[in-house]
Amino acid sequence: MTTQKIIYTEVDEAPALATHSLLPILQAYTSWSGVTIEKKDISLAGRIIANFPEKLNPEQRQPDDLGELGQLCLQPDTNIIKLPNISASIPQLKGAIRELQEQGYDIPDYPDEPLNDTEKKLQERYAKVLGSAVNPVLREGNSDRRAPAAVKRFGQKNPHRLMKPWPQDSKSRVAYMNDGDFYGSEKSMTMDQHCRVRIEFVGEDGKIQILKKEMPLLAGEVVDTAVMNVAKLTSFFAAQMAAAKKEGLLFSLHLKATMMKISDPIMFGHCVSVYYEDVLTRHAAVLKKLGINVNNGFADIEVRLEKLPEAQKDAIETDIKACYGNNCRLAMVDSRHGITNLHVPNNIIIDASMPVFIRDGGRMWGADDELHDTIAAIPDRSYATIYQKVVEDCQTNGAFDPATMGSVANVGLMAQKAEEYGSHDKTFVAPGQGSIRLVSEEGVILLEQTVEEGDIFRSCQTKDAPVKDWVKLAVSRAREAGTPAIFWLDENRAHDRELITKVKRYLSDHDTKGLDIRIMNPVAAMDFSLERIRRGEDTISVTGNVLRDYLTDLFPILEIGTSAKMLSIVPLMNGGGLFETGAGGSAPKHVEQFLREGHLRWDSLGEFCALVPSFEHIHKISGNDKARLLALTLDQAIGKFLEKGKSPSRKVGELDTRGSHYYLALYWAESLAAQTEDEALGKRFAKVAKDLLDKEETIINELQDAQGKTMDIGGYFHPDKAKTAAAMRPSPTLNAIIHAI
Ligand SMILES: NC(=O)C1=CN([C@@H]2O[C@H](COP(=O)(O)OP(=O)(O)OC[C@H]3O[C@@H](n4cnc5c(N)ncnc54)[C@H](OP(=O)(O)O)[C@@H]3O)[C@@H](O)[C@H]2O)C=CC1
Ligand SMILES: O=C(O)CCC(=O)C(=O)O
Ligand SMILES: [Mg+2]
Repeated sequence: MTTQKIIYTEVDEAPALATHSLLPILQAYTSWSGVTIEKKDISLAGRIIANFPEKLNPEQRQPDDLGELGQLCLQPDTNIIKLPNISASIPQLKGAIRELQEQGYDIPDYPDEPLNDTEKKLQERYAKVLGSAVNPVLREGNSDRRAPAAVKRFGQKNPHRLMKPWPQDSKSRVAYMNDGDFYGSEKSMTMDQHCRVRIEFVGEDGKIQILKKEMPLLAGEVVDTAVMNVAKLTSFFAAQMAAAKKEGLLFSLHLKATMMKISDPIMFGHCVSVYYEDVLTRHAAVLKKLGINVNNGFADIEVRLEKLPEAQKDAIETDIKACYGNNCRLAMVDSRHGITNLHVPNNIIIDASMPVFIRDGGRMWGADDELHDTIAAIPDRSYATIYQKVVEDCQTNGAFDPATMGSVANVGLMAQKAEEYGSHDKTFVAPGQGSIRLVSEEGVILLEQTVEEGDIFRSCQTKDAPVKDWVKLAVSRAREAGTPAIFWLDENRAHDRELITKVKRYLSDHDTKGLDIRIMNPVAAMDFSLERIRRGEDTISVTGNVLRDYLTDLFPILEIGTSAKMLSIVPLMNGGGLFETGAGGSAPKHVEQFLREGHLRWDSLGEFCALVPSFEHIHKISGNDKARLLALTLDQAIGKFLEKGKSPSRKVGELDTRGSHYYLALYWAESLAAQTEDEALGKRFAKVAKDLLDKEETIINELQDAQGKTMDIGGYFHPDKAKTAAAMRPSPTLNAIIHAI
């Protein structure tokens, strides 16, 4: 029998823990089918180890699985189940390095401010694992994200209870800049032929500094430049903090420091500098000596203060306290531990944080552990305005009702590092006053931006083939779903104007008869979608890469309480399939709870749902009928799983991730037993189903007994495999049944 391979990614935090329990079940259940499931390590720790082998013992080394997967994504028969992984901020990266060093891995320290060429090289090598370094490599296709029909039906029948009412007199709002932002400065053009350009800075003295030597552009490619004016950015922060103080609102900041790993930590740092300005100026000399980097958040200041003599530290801490007294109140990420919104850049990831702000009635947590109205600052207007539209809608019409609200699915332009999310290697801080420009090999200036020292310049690329594919995907989704599909494109944005031209052209290549496909600016598109949502109607949003990210957390979190249950398919442009699990992240809070009390609340529904199209894809490519049977029976099992309410609970002592995997195994075995296409298989799984059902009480008791105590898995970023496996598979009875398959 020829076999087909599914690659299952080994990741970090909660989904990595869940994998220890789920994967053995998956491997056992597919063992008869010719489908093999193989692990590849794309965890943060794994990527660090793979990239710094030189001083490691041979047994510590590991291959560059991510590099291999990047190549595989270009092959037609590739099939990957991609779980969410850490996109590391610098504090997370340093945490992982420290942990590996403590475990005896000779890995170099991350050089904060490289002092020589060797350190510069090191920083460049670490850039490969910093921020969103996995997804852009694998995403060789556009994205199709939606709530599976069964999940949405279940969500309406059993509405989540996380939605909170909006106060009558809600004063919350989204604040954004009126000028000087990326939106205001954007310039864009479409290349009529292939060419190579460089990015250079020209100072007022006419001196040229090359920022990027070479950037190839293809014919039909859209290229943009934009600048964030830092003086205007800091005035914006100061004005919003003053407004928050005056109106008694909390202040919060929402950025995407992971995907936008160069620009957003800098903007975050400016916000920290404005808020703590008094302390930072008064103690500038001492803090500089300590090597503080505001881009890493207030936590960096706090940790480094520990190095000071007691008296000096006390003086600074007194001034920090005064800062909190004199300034506006900050929204908290963890009020119990005094962790504010400005603590570390990875705590305020906009796609996850804004939906929760809206779900909580337009409020965030204050230091008093109560919810308060808040100014949510999202500096750049490009996408901030859509959130303000939702805020206004809720202030007028009240909170959404998950029992009746419609759904917004998404078709996202993502392939080949499209748009802002591929811009980090073309993002620069202006070295002085002057201009930054894109110049062709022939010396023609294609795009030019005026800059002041410290401004953030960025250039984005959007290739033509992905746009064509995106339009095609939108048309086919609109046809399958039978709902309106809206392209969210803003005629007032230079980049979007180029895309509008392309979209109109490529739409005409398709049969769109009977389809309702429109182009609207993002605010109008949001308005249109919200109106439909409130009437219980569904809409497809067809968006660029950033809105793909924002909307696929926003709507699911409002509709079903979480984005973990989303179907997230990436049809790879060369024919393979990348099946992402859910639309959210790796849930660090879940690990914290697991370590504290042995209860893991990670819901693997995203993984279950992703496996169905993954098996279908195998069937489509190879004709393996058993893969089709796996898809069919798993789909039935998921239906029953939802119906019976076997998702993990949030509370210790109740069903957790491990118990939820037991029930999936039971229902899947029942479906495999009930099918009539393959008699031998039916018999085999009838026994499995019987064993699992007969032992239900014993298994649940064994799993329950493992809860209620602290857990030691030998690490956070790089836990001990044997310890974690033991912790995640504590039922000998269940293990024996799975083992016997
Ligand atoms: N695709 C990817 O690879 C992505 C990776 N990330 C990475 O994930 C990390 C955390 O990001 P963050 O923005 O905090 O967002 P997360 O999505 O990890 O967490 C936000 C909250 O969503 C809920 N949640 C998410 N997934 C699940 C699930 N499967 N089951 C149950 N609840 C779930 C949890 O709510 P509650 O606590 O209330 O239970 C969780 O605390 C970061 O390091 C980030 O880089 C982020 C987004 C996507
Ligand atoms: O890659 C990342 O850092 C995050 C990805 C993400 O949030 C998404 O695709 O929704
Ligand atoms: Mg996201």
